[in-house]
Amino acid sequence: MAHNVPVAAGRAAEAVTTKMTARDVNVFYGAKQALKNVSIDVSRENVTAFIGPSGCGKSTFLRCFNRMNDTVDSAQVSGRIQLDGKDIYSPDMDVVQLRARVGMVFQKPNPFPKSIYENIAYGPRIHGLARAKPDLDIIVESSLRRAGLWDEAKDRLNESGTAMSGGQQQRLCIARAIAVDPEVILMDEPCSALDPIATAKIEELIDELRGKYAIVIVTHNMQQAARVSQKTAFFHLGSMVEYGDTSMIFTNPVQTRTKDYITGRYG
Ligand SMILES: Nc1ncnc2c1ncn2[C@@H]1O[C@H](COP(=O)(O)OP(=O)(O)OP(=O)(O)O)[C@@H](O)[C@H]1O
Repeated sequence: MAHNVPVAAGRAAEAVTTKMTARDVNVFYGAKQALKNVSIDVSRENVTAFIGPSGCGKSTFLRCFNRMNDTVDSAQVSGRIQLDGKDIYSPDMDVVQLRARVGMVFQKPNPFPKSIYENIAYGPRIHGLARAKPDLDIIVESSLRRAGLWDEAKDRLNESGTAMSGGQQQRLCIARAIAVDPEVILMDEPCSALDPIATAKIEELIDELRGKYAIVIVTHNMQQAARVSQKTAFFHLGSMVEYGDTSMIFTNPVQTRTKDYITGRYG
């Protein structure tokens, strides 16, 4: 069950819906500890950004939220991660269903080598969300519309997704995630392979999707974190050093390490 908690002090009390919680999460790759005792709540109303220098564990933590680290043989995850109060690491959790509920968009756009239509239709079909072609047509159109891609894609639905520009491919991947009706979307540096115009479009899209899905974004780009997120977590050497309202993290951080990072002293 989702539960409502008040927003931290400093803003008018506004109910937020906690979608996912992480408690005391540790991750090891073999003997090397990549994440140390990290706890956080992720809400639907706020975009949450993970920032920090290279290798600090941002992607490792993000991948815990839909058990993507299961695919890494050496990775050992401990602690508790819940989606709507249910432990996603419990033995009865269906990982395929989980990854539909908690979708992921990667650094490099990775459309299937299939038509634009099929890129979107594939997930709903295998998850049984559509019985017949007209139902799929509706899902394809609404997903592409939500991802801000319909006008560019509607006359080329049978062309290959891989023939689109990089920015369009990334919006296609977001549409593909949306098509299976997720509750959470994880984005791992979704703009790092894109030019500034395509990046701006993805950032606008994130803003439009806010509130419809809980969104967590890993980014190297601090301006991007400041532009798209309402909550920011700063990581360093596997620990979450500071977490709070994005405006506070960027203007008045409590920890010296956060201040040093955002003022460019290291990174
Ligand atoms: N599959 C893996 N096997 C072994 N070690 C790994 C693996 N993936 C990540 N690591 C290590 O875990 C630590 C955290 O890596 P992670 O990719 O989570 O950091 P990050 O903050 O996302 O970095 P970047 O911004 O460079 O992507 C690093 O020391 C990295 O070398």
